[in-house]
Amino acid sequence: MSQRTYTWAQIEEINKKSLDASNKATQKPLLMTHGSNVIDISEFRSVHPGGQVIETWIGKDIQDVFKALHHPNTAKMLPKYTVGKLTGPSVFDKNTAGFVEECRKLSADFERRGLFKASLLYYAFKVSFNLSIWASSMYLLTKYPKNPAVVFLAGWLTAIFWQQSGWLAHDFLHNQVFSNRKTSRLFGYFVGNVWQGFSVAWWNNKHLAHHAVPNIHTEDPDIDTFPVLAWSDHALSLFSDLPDDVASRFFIKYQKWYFFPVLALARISWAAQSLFYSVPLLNGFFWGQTSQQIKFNVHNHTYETIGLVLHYLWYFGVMAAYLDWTMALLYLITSQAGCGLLLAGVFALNHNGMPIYSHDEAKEMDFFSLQVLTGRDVEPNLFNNWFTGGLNYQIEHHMFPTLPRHNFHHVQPAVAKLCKKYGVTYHTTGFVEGTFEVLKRLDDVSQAARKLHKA
Ligand code: HEM
Repeated sequence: MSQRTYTWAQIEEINKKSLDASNKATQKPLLMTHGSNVIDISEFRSVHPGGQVIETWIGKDIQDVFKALHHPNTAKMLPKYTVGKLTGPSVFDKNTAGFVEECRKLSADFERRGLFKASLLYYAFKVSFNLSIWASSMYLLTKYPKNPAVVFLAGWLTAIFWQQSGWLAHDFLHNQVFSNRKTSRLFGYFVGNVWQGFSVAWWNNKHLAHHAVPNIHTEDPDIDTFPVLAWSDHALSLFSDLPDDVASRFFIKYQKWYFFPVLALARISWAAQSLFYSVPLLNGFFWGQTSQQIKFNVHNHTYETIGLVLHYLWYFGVMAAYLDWTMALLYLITSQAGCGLLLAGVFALNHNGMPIYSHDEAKEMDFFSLQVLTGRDVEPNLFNNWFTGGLNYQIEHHMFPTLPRHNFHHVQPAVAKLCKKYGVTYHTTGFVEGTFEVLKRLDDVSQAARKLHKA
């Protein structure tokens, strides 16, 4: 049977008509392309295992985002949703076809060289080293429970342990270590839920959506921090919608001054969000998802719940058994605030202060250009690589999310060279300079908000 053919202009027109329908059930068809195949996701989007993020790529070519975020076998499902063939150029051809083609060749070359294969020895060392940080913290706490300086130090060691657990869970859940998804998740539950106290389901849904649409206003959950922090002029459109909101006016004007105190609260906020998201009773109450949605979004309630219970048992158990309430408070504040600063300080460096695009601005951007333009690399050295869990190679990580962190330094020169060849801005900076760039962006947005307020 011959398939229907579509030009890019037809795809855009069809999608526009469908999306104009107010009722979601009647928004049909919703088209995207995978190379020359045209795919309709209108039936599939509500049961997509990766969630609603699939909708952010309607009207785009999904070849590269699909490869980055799925198991290779998932491609076998695509024919089921294919409704026709694309004739003529795709939206990207006129802009960055050469760059995209060479990025794909690079990926194939890395694969041939075995760079996507993790060294289990490296990860065994990382896990053991991290465990030794936790053991040191627990030893100090239980041996000198009345000494405030030692309890303070133990709090910081716990903060470092949590930060490093965050990087490890990140690698497992990006399937960098094991290609088997079940094994990756199991390690994710252990390191993420039990050690770190974060929910795998909450983190996965948020983080992978960020990977699909980094720094895209209203789509990337990581920059959805308004009114506490506003990252771009786009966010000011939300600000001007709230002309009489005294609190958001105050927040936005002084944001560079309270940036670090906010980071110190980040871990508490993430731990609370994890609980609200993964524990069905709390989710229904605080997050407002229906039991059907919870069932769908939280992959394994039993593992999530057991993991979090074990986490709080060890954390509060050691405080209850060894510390009086003043020392317990000191340990609690140091570990929570310390970890917030250590984790969020690195997150901010990864993308904050880099360009932010609206959905329309990003419409014609290919996957690779979007990842490069919105990411910031931080100069590699022994400390930066360890402290950031390899995320200082943010651009390379976003282009190839399943690449194990110990191989980033092998691929970085080729990526930088390719970006230079095609004039795609590739930004690398030092740790301190990067932090100042973040603060400068906060200040720029504050200044713009002040002008808007006066106008
Ligand atoms: C017709 C197109 C698509 C199909 C058939 C499809 C199918 C699937 C399937 C079967 C899974 C679970 C197995 C796996 O992880 O590979 C999945 C997960 C996922 N998908 Fe898709 N998908 C499609 C398009 C997309 C698009 C366009 C995006 C991004 C914009 C996306 C983002 C995700 C994410 C983030 C996950 C979660 C992966 C994880 O937990 O490791 N998918 N998808």
